Amino acid sequence: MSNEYVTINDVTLRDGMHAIRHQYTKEQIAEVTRLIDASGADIIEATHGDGLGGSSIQFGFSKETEKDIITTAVDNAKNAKVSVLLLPGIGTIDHLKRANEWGAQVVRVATHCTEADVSEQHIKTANELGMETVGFLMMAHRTSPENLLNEAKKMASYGATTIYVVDSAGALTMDDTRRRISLFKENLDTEIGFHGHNNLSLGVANSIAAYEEGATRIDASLAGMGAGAGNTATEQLVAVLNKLEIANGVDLYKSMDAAENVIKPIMERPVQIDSLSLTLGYTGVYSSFLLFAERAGKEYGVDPRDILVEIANMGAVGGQEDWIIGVAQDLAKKQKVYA
Ligand SMILES: C[C@H](O)CC(=O)C(=O)O
Ligand SMILES: [Mn+2]
Repeated sequence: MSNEYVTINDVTLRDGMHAIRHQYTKEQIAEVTRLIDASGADIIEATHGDGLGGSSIQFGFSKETEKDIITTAVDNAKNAKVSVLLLPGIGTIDHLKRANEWGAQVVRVATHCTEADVSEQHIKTANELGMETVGFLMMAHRTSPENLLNEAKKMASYGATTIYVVDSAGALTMDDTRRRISLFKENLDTEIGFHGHNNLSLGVANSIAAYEEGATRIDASLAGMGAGAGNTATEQLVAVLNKLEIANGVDLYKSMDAAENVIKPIMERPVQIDSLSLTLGYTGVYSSFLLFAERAGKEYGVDPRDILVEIANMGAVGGQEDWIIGVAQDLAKKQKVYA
């Protein structure tokens, strides 16, 4: 195994938004940015959980404005670059231009794993703006490694300089991860990244497997603060990287302290593997559906795991959060009929 430096892209302030219904305050964003920056992470992502333009009735309104979220992160990051997430269709070129004006240096253009075509305009514009441009192929378990590579090649041809395998549902096994990353490594000239969710308890293991196959950018968040059972926890990842003597810039104690003393107290619902988040990974459902399914289960008196199973059968992808209520209503009706 080579000992290439691994770039840590911290997503506490973006994926972590899902875990608290996008309610970070400006003060929290400032403090968390300072802590992540001081711990040595290379890139700090800050936006609504669903990226630029995500604050809406469909995904939930964020507490702070997009401008405040981004500028607060930019103002408090002394060393790290600030990245934003953009899902074409939710975020627009105008959102991207504004984020750039507010100081974001990196954009991660995210599409469903079979929909890279929709990223062309956004990736090209980001490059014209002089931003570092990353392609982010979500729900990577939902297509074959070969198809995923074809989609990655499209993003590379548009100008993305890093392409991510994104395990949005925390559903990839280590072999699944290895097959996807190794194909990328053999066939792409770009840098390769991996974004994991811990629903099957494989966040760190998959991240290390990804590194071993050639990924040099890994996403992580303090205390795993993120959708579902959370992301790969920074402090856990760094402990393993250090034991494996893999070069990285993050201070272990600083990340541990920030996770314990600052992030865990912010959590409304513990970010952990429980029956519901485990079901996400087991059935392959988008991690950010967790709170929606939990709420709908309570409201309609049905088991939220049954909602997720049905959502998985229907093949829902990110952006189809509104299906959850319909599924809960149907399950509730069936329960009455058969009672
Ligand atoms: C919009 C999603 O939360 C992006 C992401 O982090 C994922 O797919 O995972
Ligand atoms: Mn995620």
